Amino acid sequence: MAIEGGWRLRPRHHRQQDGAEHSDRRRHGSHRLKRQGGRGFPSACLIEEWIRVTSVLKLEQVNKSFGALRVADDVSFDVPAGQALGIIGPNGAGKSTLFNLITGNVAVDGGRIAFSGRDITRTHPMQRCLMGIGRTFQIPQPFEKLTVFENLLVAAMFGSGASEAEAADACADILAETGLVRRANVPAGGLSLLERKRLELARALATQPTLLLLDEIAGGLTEAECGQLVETIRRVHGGGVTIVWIEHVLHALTSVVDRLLVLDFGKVIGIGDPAEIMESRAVREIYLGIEV
Ligand SMILES: Nc1ncnc2c1ncn2[C@@H]1O[C@H](COP(=O)(O)OP(=O)(O)OP(=O)(O)O)[C@@H](O)[C@H]1O
Repeated sequence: MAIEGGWRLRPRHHRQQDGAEHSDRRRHGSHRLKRQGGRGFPSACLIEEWIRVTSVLKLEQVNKSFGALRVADDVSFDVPAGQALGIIGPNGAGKSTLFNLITGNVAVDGGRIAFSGRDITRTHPMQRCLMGIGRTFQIPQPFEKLTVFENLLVAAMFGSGASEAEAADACADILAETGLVRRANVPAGGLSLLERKRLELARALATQPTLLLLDEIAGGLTEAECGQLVETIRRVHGGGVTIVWIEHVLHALTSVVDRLLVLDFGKVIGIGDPAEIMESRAVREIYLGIEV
């Protein structure tokens, strides 16, 4: 399937419990409100269905503590299909933990997490990945002895359920998209920092996500390297992938995201238009440490 900006991704097919195959992209991407019986307005249940399918990620009053430390404090927000949400906040605010809660690597103490309208609060992390939640980690940990291409194959086969032949095709596209073609046969252990970051993104893309969680993917890169990575993320987003991006490199983040969420001591203290959020008193006082 060809998508705007040169990014190519095949429709994601996976099996429901009854064995029927379906495409997440078809479910997320092209829902339209239909008018019923010639009347001017869609029915309430159609509106409900529309809201359900267009909210790719929804957190409701999610709580998590490590001992006495509250790292998610009644966190609620949602991300509509095709949007890019940036997450900022001071070190230790609970940003990476939030990703771990969304992917199921850490269990919630309370609250509810839904993905494409389905409650995934207690779903196994592997299953969440197969459903279409892909992520990068702050510290890339590829299989060091496997080549770049082999790393992608593993991600594609186990993360999207693709056959080896399908996975190989998709991985060739992803190598090109992430600028790793020339490094395809190099063991991951021999990559530079930028290449490791690219591989981290490529591995997440190989799982064919409809929701992509990026954890500080631009950290430690030079300005030029950061620019290249941002271009790739823009193309992926332009191809219809919903993105949630934690980042300290604010100019990179705000050049991509539609909305910005600020987390402090596990609490959402602001969410909205990036420019307005960056100018807000709360951000300047709490995040940037500027007295206003
Ligand atoms: N498994 C764990 N057990 C105990 N404490 C943890 C665990 N994981 C994270 N923490 C603590 O929870 C707090 C939030 O950590 P987290 O990594 O989510 O913050 P962060 O906002 O991503 O920070 P940074 O910007 O530095 O990456 C920190 O104080 C951290 O030490």
